Amino acid sequence: MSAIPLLEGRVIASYGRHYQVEVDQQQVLDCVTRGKQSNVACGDWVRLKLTSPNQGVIESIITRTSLLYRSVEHRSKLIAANVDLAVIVVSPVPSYYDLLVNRCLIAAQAAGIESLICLNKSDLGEVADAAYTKLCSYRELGYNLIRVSAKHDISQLTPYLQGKTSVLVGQSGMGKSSLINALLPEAAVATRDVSSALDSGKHTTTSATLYHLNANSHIIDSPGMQAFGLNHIRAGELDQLFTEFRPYIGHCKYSNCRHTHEPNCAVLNAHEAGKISDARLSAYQDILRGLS
Ligand SMILES: Nc1nc2c(ncn2[C@@H]2O[C@H](COP(=O)(O)OP(=O)(O)OP(=O)(O)O)[C@@H](O)[C@H]2O)c(=O)[nH]1
Ligand SMILES: [Zn+2]
Repeated sequence: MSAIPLLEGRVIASYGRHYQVEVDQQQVLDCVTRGKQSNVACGDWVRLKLTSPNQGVIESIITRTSLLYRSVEHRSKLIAANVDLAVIVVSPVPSYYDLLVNRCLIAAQAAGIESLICLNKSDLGEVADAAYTKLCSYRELGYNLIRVSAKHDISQLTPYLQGKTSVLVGQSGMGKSSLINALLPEAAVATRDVSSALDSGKHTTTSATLYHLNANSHIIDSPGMQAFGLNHIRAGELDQLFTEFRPYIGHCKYSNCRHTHEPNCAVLNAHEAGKISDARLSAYQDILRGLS
């Protein structure tokens, strides 16, 4: 009996342990993994075996160019694979958490993925202007920053997405699904009104989904998050991921300095001298506290 050849395809949606895999532009298969394996992410290229005309079993994952994920203790939550750009979506209402933005930036940096901070809901007037002014500190650190309105104007976003696989990440309610709808009106992604009075987002997206913008540009919408665990980052490597810390690393009194309280710490001295902001030092120390 001759072996059935494996098909190759890209995971375009992940729901728990169920996946949709596109094997060519016409055909999308419902797939599961073998056993209890759940290490497949949206954006992965996989090899699979057909089990029925529209179903398959994922046999293996083709080597990834990148993987964005979060981790809490020993559990990882995969966000997206083979992505070139993480678009960190923030909004003035509900207001974004600055610490979460830093965590997204650090996770992307650790995964070798470029990031872009995208302020959505720019149409909201003064609150949007104030949020943008605050976010400009990231531009000074070398990060790209844009402002858009999913409801009115996304022209600053589209050029960044060309020729790449991008992933939208951020808290619930920032407008990720609305941005997908603006980019691809035919996608009709479910969005839900969030109460701005409560200033908190509600989960409306439960899985990651990949959409095609054109033949070589793709975008993944990921579930909104309230926390971004970074347990997979080593404590001794975290400082390198804060780009503006780099000139000072290696100049502390102690070679294993963690830059929290140590005497003659070059990073703390740079902070004292105004070269490192309070917000970024706090973000660093906040992430460090969570690492084992
Ligand atoms: N004024 C304004 N409201 C927006 C804009 N974009 C999204 N919204 C509103 O913000 C709310 C949340 O939008 P969603 O697109 O569902 O947010 P999300 O980030 O996908 O949320 P999750 O699915 O929970 O991750 C909805 O009430 C949208 O109508 C915008 O550009 N301007
Ligand atoms: Zn130090």
